[in-house]
Amino acid sequence: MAPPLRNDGRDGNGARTRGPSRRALLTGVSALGAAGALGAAGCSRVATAASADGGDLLGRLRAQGVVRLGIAGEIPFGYIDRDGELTGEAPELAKAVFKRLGVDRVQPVPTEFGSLIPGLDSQQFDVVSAGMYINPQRCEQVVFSDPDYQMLDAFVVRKGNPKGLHGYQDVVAKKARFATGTGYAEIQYAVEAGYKESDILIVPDQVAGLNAVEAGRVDVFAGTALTVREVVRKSRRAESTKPFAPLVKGKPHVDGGGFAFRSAETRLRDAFNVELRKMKKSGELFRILRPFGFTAAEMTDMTAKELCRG
Ligand SMILES: CC1=N[C@H](C(=O)O)[C@@H](O)CN1
Repeated sequence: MAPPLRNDGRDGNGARTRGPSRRALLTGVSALGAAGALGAAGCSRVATAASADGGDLLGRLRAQGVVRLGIAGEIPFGYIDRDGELTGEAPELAKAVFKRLGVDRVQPVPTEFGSLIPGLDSQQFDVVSAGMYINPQRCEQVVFSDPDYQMLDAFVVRKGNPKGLHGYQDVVAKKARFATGTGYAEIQYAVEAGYKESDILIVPDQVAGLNAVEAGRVDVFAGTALTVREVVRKSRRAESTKPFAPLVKGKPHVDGGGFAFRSAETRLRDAFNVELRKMKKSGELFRILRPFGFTAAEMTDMTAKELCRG
């Protein structure tokens, strides 16, 4: 099993862990292959302790000196780069927040996006650190930090956007073949626009989505605007549409993404929020997110409470 990562930008063997390496941002390695190795055997020891902490997860994490982060191999949100380093906007922010909370090391647990909440529930990791959008359905299952960013959606389409797809309504009107990722909020946006859920091609991640578009198996793959921009970067056959706001209850909706904790862990979530707010105010949060492609316009004052209401 890989050594736990430290907060000082080095892993247990001293390899660099901080910040996106340029190579990682350009290439991006799907972390899914590592899921079994990191998710099962090595983590069960920690998971056993989880049931015996008397509700003081932060105390246990401080004593252990390590927090396990669920990630979904999605650039720029949370991923393992080509050098085997954990990075992404959410893990880098989590490293900084947990350091302030007295937990010095983070350990990645890669899985598919659709397995993040089940993995959190079943103690595979302590926090979902994958830039997950905060919405009413998810708020019934987990508790969220306040969002650290806001975001629009975009589509991966073939070069030249031959079907003229600029939003979910176009996908329905033009009878386009639609794909998105497992567990993605974009499934609901397509369904709300009138797309039949059973007709959606669900793929493991954005790289599989790009492949499906390039191979002509679908006309469009939907994801966050930043995910789409990153994944098409090196493609000669596909491009990103302009970012757009999906319609929720008939109105343009801006998403906010944050960190998810098990429902009982409100104390940890609250402590996390206190540090997050200080970092927003000081500008440190934006300094951490900017290298991953986030702009000042994507910083947000929205709260999890508002987003959970829908
Ligand atoms: C960062 C991210 N957010 C969306 C979601 O939360 O469903 C999906 O697009 C998957 N990736």
